[in-house]
Amino acid sequence: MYILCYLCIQSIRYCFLYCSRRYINRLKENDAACLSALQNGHIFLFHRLIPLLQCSDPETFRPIALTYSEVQSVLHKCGSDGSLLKESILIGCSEQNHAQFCLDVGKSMLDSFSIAQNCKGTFMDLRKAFFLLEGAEAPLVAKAQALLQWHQINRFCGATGQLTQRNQAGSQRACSSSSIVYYPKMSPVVIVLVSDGKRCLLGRQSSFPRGLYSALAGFCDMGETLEEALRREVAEEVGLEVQNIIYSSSQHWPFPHSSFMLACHATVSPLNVDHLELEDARWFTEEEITCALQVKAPPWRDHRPAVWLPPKHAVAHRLIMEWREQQHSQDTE
Ligand SMILES: NC(=O)C1=CN([C@@H]2O[C@H](COP(=O)(O)OP(=O)(O)OC[C@H]3O[C@@H](n4cnc5c(N)ncnc54)[C@H](OP(=O)(O)O)[C@@H]3O)[C@@H](O)[C@H]2O)C=CC1
Ligand SMILES: [Mg+2]
Repeated sequence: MYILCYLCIQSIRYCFLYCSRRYINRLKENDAACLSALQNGHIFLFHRLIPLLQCSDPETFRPIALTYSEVQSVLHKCGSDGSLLKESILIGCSEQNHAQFCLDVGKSMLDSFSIAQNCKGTFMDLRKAFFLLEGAEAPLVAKAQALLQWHQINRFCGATGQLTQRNQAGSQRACSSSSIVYYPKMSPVVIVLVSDGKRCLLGRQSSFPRGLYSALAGFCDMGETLEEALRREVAEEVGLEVQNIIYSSSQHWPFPHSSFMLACHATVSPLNVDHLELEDARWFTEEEITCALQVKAPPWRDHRPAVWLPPKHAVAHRLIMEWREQQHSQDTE
């Protein structure tokens, strides 16, 4: 009975995902369908790339999903004619089958305070918000911000210098003179949690908030494979040669520009930290990791603990959790 229910739920989920992906694809290809979906969809507002959020309790924030007419009314109240709404960008589809869009109202010189007040929300920097957003909402807000940023910095064709035109969904920009079509880009980054069997290796850059340690990461060079980039980055940053590379998962990471994080585990031999690349890198025991994971420490608080780790939405966090589980299963074998 339990298995039957589970299979039923899984097939409904699959059906939903399949339909929503097809729907999104259709909206990307059909400007008129996308415009009509916008009028019936949900819109998330940003002001100069800062998302509008609502506080549900002191520790949790959620993005505010507004309808087309709600945004129109807010824009009118703040002195705009609402034509800006057409600049909304498609970001996804909700479980209720509403198309989801994002819109940056910063361009219109509208006052962010009065918009936030009218929407009963607050504009909060994504680096702070990332720690406070729940579940699937963090990646959605990150994707929205990344797409808005991509449009802002890709207004001109690299070949002709002319203005590029976006499609209604905002999934591409094209130059009418050169016929070049530009698509949103992510830079591939390899991120690895290195282990010596008993301890895992975490490092910090001097630009990190005090006490934050994370898995080693680096941009892939042109022509490199994932494995080559991983071996090079670890050798450059801590002077180690890695073996047993095991792929874990991937994620889109919006900071500072869009990266495509490819996360792996690997094992090694002795450390030799390059202090130009990293401020520090050290081995952490399972007990130290367990202790650091208990710290609920957003980086803007004054009394920061000695060591804390990336938030649960970061793939580095996932690598650390996987490593800890692996240690547990080795201990119980
Ligand atoms: N999601 C997660 O869990 C984590 C994500 N990250 C992310 O991983 C990314 C890479 O980590 P980081 O250690 O900084 O990388 P690197 O170790 O590669 O160092 C960054 C330097 O690489 C050079 N570089 C080469 N290619 C690029 C490119 N396409 N874009 C920008 N810089 C490039 C730049 O140097 P120069 O300016 O000298 O050319 C830059 O200063 C960062 O965006 C970081 O936010 C990091 C840790 C955890
Ligand atoms: Mg690095």
